[in-house]
Amino acid sequence: MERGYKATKINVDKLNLFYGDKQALFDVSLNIQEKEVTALIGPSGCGKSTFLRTLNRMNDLIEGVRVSGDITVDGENIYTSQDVIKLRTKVGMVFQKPNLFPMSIYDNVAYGPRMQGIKNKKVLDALVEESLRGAAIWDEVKDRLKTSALGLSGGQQQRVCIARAIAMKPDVILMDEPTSALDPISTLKVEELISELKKDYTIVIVTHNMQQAARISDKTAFFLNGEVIEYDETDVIFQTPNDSRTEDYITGRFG
Ligand SMILES: Nc1ncnc2c1ncn2[C@@H]1O[C@H](COP(=O)(O)OP(=O)(O)OP(=O)(O)O)[C@@H](O)[C@H]1O
Repeated sequence: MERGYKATKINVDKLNLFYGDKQALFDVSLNIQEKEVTALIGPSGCGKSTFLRTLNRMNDLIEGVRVSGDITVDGENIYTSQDVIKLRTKVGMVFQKPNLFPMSIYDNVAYGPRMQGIKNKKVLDALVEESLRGAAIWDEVKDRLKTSALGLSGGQQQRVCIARAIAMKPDVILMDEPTSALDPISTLKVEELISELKKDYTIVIVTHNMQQAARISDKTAFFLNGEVIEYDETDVIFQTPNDSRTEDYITGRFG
């Protein structure tokens, strides 16, 4: 794997997060490099999704959530800046289950750009095509763009979700177990797509699948009970981890 110099895209410094009285993240500090895939692994309930959601302030939508510490994206503190809409445009998200709207494939992908005020049909057509191509699904759907997106297979729907995220022209794409609801062939397609997307985007992915983390990520962070135990090059985490708890987890001794 290439080891060239990459700039920091997201810097997380001593992040703590509380759901009411319950602390879910403890002093998490991570430096996420641009145009890399960073995988978040760890047993159920260790805070991976919570951490992922702090990166575009999705936890703000949950009542009683309190955050301390700093997160910067491109050097800008995302919790002191007021513009959450702009943040969520820059830092897009793909969820565990495909969550397309009950409308056509075209309208799903055009939805965000239309909300941003883009009305010109030619511009939208081009953006929809470019986004679907970027998500490696264009050839499969180009003749049925006006049919319901919900008629697609789960794997196809997930790639349309990725196209919908790309259409907003984000810099960062957060993915929360994007293949856990997919069959092995669709999973492979999405994995290939992620490897392709990192040429243009910074990707942070939560996965329960160790092989997947090892296959597609450059860096891996191992979470346990809300703390980052170890964060390093993926090869190091999987081949020569420094902490015995990381080793126990990746060799399947718990979790
Ligand atoms: N909305 C919420 N309100 C209260 N507690 C929550 C909420 N969401 C998550 N938690 C708690 O925070 C902790 C971390 O949960 P989180 O979902 O981030 O873990 P995870 O590592 O992503 O788990 P999984 O792999 O099962 O998805 C857990 O103890 C969970 O119960």
